[in-house]
Amino acid sequence: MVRMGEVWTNTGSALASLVFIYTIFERFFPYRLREHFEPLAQRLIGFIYPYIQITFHEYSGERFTRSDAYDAIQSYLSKDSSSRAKKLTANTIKGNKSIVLSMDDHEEITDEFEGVKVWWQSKKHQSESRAISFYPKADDSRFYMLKFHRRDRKVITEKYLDHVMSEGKTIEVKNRERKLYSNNPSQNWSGYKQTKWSHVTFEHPATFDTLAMEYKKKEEIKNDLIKFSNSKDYYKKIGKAWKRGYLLYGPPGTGKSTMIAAMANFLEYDVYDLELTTVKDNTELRRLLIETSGKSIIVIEDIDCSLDLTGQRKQKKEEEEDKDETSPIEKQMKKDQGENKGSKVTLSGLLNFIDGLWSACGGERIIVFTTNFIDKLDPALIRKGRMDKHIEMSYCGFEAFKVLAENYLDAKEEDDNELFDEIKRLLEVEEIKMTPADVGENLLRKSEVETKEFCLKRLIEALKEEKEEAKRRIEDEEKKKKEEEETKRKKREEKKIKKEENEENEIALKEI
Ligand SMILES: Nc1ncnc2c1ncn2[C@@H]1O[C@H](COP(=O)(O)OP(=O)(O)OP(=O)(O)O)[C@@H](O)[C@H]1O
Ligand SMILES: [Mg+2]
Repeated sequence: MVRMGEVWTNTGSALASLVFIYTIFERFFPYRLREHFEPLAQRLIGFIYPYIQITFHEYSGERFTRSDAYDAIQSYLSKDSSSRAKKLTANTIKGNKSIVLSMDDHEEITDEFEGVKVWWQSKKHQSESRAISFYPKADDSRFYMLKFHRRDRKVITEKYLDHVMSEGKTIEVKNRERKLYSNNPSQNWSGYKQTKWSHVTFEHPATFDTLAMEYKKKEEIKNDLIKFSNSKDYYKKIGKAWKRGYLLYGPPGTGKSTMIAAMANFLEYDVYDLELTTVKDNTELRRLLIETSGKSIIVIEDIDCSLDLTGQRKQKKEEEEDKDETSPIEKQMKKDQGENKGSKVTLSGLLNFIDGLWSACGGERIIVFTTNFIDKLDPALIRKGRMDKHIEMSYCGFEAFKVLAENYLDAKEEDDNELFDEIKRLLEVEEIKMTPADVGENLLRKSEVETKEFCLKRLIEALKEEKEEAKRRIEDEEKKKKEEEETKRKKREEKKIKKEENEENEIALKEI
């Protein structure tokens, strides 16, 4: 058995020999000769050790900015490491909804890509500095090391790294806590920590499953969304910015806002709820757009109320009126008043927002407008290409009712046949119009005593009442119409009588 003392003696003498050889080499080989020798040495090393290593540090550039690449790799490896690495660490990443499990320091896992094997290692540098640091991260710098055979260099540098980044980012997006943003009034844009958008966590529970709508229409919208979100290369190929516009229109309570929430949950996108009336002008609108991130839905609700489409024309009229005024002070006062009136966003500003050059920055986006009155909107705003898909949100049909009945009461057609038949007759034969919001309100259990049958019967009563109400409304309208016609007719007659009287008077006067 070799004794410990002998091992140390042998190692010591080997090291001494190496130092001696290196000193001889440095002294007797001139610099120029060494220059030739070094590549040779590198090749020799490469022959013995054919692997290449790349390191990805946790903090890059400035000391305390976390590297995006490190985060993406961490997310990418988390899917494999949680099942394959023996030692794991649990990290909470800011903005993530769940804990990310990644391999612990000095663990190694392998990965395969297009038949190429790579090794990933998580490592840690421990700083030798003994100085007390306020920053816990300052002393330990972590990094990932990627090792691969040099023959695979091309695949790794040209394809694999891109694959890791994009997969990692997709996982990051999936894990992140989604946000609902709303724009701040511009007077709050400056100052400490003030931003253009404020946010809260987006937690709307609506999904396409809970949305009351015909199955076919729902599937069509879902397919459209999937196709859009997977079409990065296609949009690039056809030279179009990667965005899609939806116009949701229909009466109040038909589910326009609910549909937006369902879309956001389906695609796992953030939502930017843009309140146009607080945006001062077109420049501000553009600045808000630049601050939105990719994978988001930008929503402008009630577009017909948000924007005065005749604004530009009004402005011109005001300018013409200004010409007559003599005092420049008065002019300035009027101008100032005009500026404080509210939003000066114009139609062209909004069109620029939707498909100007700026709209292409920052990844995929969906823009959704909602309105109760589609006819009020300028055709330029809603033409195809700007608003690619127009979706009508309508009164509750039988199919939509079935979705609500199942969601609210667990009621199915086969179980409650008679009540369902009656509701079908009322909705389809009698064509009673009720919004899904009102149908839902009737189906909602307000106490324990309200059974399924009770709620369905309440809906039937409400539908019948709605029919009577609609009848009354029509009768009232007809009555009003008739009254208006009657007053018009009376006015015409009075005019005629007056005219005849005048003519008679004129004749009488002439005769005198
Ligand atoms: N199609 C629907 N499916 C499921 N629930 C719906 C539907 N439509 C309306 N609701 C219910 O009615 C409520 C109001 O709906 P929502 O706010 O989406 O209507 P809206 O069309 O946006 O109305 P408005 O034009 O007034 O903004 C929602 O909370 C939702 O529960
Ligand atoms: Mg709404």
